[in-house]
Amino acid sequence: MAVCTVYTTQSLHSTCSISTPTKNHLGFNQKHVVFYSTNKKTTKRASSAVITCSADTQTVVIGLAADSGCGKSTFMRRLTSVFGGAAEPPRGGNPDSNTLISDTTTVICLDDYHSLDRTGRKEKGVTALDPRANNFDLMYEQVKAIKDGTAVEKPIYNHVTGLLDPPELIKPPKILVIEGLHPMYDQRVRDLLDFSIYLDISNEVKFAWKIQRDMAERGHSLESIKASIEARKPDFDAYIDPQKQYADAVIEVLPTQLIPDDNEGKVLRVKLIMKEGVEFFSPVYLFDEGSSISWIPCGRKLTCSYPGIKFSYGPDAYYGHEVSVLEMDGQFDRLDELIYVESHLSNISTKFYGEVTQQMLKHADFPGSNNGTGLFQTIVGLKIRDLFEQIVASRAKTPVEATKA
Ligand SMILES: Nc1ncnc2c1ncn2[C@@H]1O[C@H](COP(=O)(O)OP(=O)(O)OP(=O)(O)O)[C@@H](O)[C@H]1O
Ligand SMILES: O=C(CO)[C@H](O)[C@H](O)COP(=O)(O)O
Repeated sequence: MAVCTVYTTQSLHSTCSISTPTKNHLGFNQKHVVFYSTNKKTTKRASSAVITCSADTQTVVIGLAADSGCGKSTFMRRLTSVFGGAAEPPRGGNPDSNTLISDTTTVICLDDYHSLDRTGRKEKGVTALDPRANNFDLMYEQVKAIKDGTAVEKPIYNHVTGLLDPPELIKPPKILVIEGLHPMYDQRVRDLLDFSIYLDISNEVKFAWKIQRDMAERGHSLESIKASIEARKPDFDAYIDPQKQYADAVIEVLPTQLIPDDNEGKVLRVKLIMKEGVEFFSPVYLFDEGSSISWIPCGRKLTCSYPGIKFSYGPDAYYGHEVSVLEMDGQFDRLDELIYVESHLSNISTKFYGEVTQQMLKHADFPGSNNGTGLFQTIVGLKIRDLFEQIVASRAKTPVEATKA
């Protein structure tokens, strides 16, 4: 039986079928068709063969940007938990791999695209935040290949040795998350993202978190932590921070306004800034969509100790974009009572009543579970699940016609 060559605008792992009577007319079936993935829109129609492809398995790509030590790993753990199943490094691979794989998601760390290793950066006098220390061409090619359904050999940056290790194989998952310093820096990579998030941690809070982790857990001195933050700041301001203008959702973490002149950084004011008009994403709202609301939920149904909890919600502008902003200042005393807050939020994309509260209780030991960082990370995780499901459903609804060469 002859093999039929079909060019399709869909990825190679699209699900395709040949519609009858075409199948009878041409005398071949699915097994005898070779698909070539191409984006050529000019493919000639040489016969009337109609191949229907539904790209239900095409990879959805999510970008998560933040500086180091700003909660990316914690957010990723919350996100993968929403999809169920544990995320683990590639089995039998490099023990220092930065990749985490679960049934639905693969999270790759963009540190793996450092083109200069630790020594190289030192010799050239550049930080890891500097675009010159990163290979954006390779990042683009590989993210695009994965999105198009092709496995890649991705490099590994080894944070233990500071060297570039031999590459690891990354197969196309249902959802690819690219997390790190620069997911939205290069326009080519940015254009591949189906949704993007920026974790915007204010300097005061970043400093408090760094001290907590690097002093307590890694034995660094206060001076060395200060020096490291100062050394990174110019490049952070030049190359990392500007990416937030492109994000579909920003989680901004600020010191509380409930305690005058607070400098402890323990109680946080957290904003969830959500762009309007993003396909497959409808911003969360409190009470009434589009109104400006201020809400103190403390009382009979929510236990609050000093300094209490305050929510705000309303429309705003962010880098010239229309956005909705949900804000929480303060912290929860009892996570099981979070259901009271959850029941007043709409568009949170839960599959059952209380799912946010259940997720928060499940990960009560994660940093930020008692405040807006954990709450908003969990909600964004649910919104990403919803976005993914909507993308898959929309692709299934719009079968693609491919032509026989
Ligand atoms: N929401 C939070 N509330 C309080 N502390 C937090 C929060 N998120 C993160 N931290 C602190 O910051 C540290 C770093 O968090 P995490 O490992 O998630 O960040 P990261 O961006 O992945 O860091 P890196 O890029 O350096 O690996 C945590 O160990 C914790 O001390
Ligand atoms: O900003 C960073 C992102 O995680 C790291 O500092 C960068 O990747 C360099 O790593 P290391 O400090 O281990 O050499």
